[in-house]
Amino acid sequence: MRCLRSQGFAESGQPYSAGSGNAEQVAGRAWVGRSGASFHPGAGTQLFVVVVSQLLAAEGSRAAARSYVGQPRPCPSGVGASLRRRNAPLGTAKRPHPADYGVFALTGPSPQRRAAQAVDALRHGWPIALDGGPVLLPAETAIVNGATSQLALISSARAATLKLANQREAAEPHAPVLVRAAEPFDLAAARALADPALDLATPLKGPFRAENLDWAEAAQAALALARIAGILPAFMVDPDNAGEAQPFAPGDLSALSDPIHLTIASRAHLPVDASDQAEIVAFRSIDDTREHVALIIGEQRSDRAPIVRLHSECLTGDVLGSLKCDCGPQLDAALHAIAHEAQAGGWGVLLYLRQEGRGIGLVNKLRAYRLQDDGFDTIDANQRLGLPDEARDFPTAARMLDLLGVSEIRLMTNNPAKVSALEQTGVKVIERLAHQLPDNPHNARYLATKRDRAGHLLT
Ligand SMILES: Nc1nc2c(ncn2[C@@H]2O[C@H](COP(=O)(O)OP(=O)(O)OP(=O)(O)O)[C@@H](O)[C@H]2O)c(=O)[nH]1
Ligand SMILES: [Zn+2]
Repeated sequence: MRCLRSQGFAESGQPYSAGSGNAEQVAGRAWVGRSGASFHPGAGTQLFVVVVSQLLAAEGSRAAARSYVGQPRPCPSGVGASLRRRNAPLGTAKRPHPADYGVFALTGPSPQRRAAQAVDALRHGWPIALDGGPVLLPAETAIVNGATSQLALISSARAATLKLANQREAAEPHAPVLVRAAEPFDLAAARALADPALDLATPLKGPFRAENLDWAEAAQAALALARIAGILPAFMVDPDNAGEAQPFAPGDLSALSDPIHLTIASRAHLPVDASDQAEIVAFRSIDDTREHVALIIGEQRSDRAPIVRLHSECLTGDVLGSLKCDCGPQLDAALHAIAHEAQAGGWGVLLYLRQEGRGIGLVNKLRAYRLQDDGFDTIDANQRLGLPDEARDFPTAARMLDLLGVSEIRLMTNNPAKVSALEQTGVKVIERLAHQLPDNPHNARYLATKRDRAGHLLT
């Protein structure tokens, strides 16, 4: 006779916590379940206990929300006879089951949830199922073996590189393009199509044909979702053997860009090199894993507008001292300028926004750097990847200022687009303060491109 503790007889308390009467999440001779009565299937029967993740989450379980598999253990003789009568035999267990086997949502997921799960799916290499469109498998991250598809979805800019743009009328640089190849795409072919870094290694692609796309809005949303996930914007379309797809509707995207759920999560005194009178404030949103911070220097007062600097994350410049951009010196100079203002009786705020690479993410920024090594400028490199050259969301910055009680600012920037983006969200920019620093041989072209092609006010 074998026995298992039954999930069905769960009582109150933390599932999977240590201690007698609670379950163990181990293989071997372990048993699985929570404190409660036992039941007794037939001798030698293997049982697999599936835990409903949502139930665990709702109960605040400390365990990871996933399925657990139970192994039988010897049962003391004589116990469980009455329970045996109450419990039908569970039969022979089958495996493997997917991690979410046995989990059923009682109501449909919210747009926020679908959007977050879709981003997560793309990062994991899982497909998404577009509402009003096909299943899309992300070319960069997919891990399934043997997926093939007749069609691939790429950006218009990437299509232009592949000499496909003249086959379609739309000149919109970020409009998606549906591509058919002579042979079906496998993953390697889809990746070669997606990644400009592979253009030299696999120069002979195609022949391809651009096809009519009658689910353009959904396709556009999928490319934007890939950008948010920080992966290459390219998909295999309706592939065979793609695996279980995550539902996603184009309208869910707005849930990712609306900063309404951003709140102040924590604040503390943080002496920094520029000033020992600084306070750091951390912001977090349930809709987004990125945690932004503000550094307030000086005494906040309502009769004097603060100097504000919006600094977008640049790991290479801020942390490693990269000479390719002006971010590191700008960050340092902004903190010192705000500290100087505080010494003169004013105050200021530096917003550190986790929007690396102007919103395309670190890996895609480094892909752009690689293209810059080949001679492309900062704007063309982004576009060649099929990504916008500006993808930051300034409403997040406006919401941070609002949460700090700041409505009028003196903004340190050379970028007029930052001024207008903030003003569109209701922040009054009463003054723009130039924030230009000396160039160096490595960033001179970058700064000239910002001036000549992006309209930055640089001399
Ligand atoms: N995609 C991409 N991002 C870059 C490149 N160089 C720097 N960045 C990113 O650009 C952002 C820096 O922008 P900021 O200095 O905050 O703003 P700005 O638009 O240049 O305007 P200013 O306020 O005048 O400095 C950071 O997120 C960097 O990671 C590049 O070549 N490609
Ligand atoms: Zn930088």
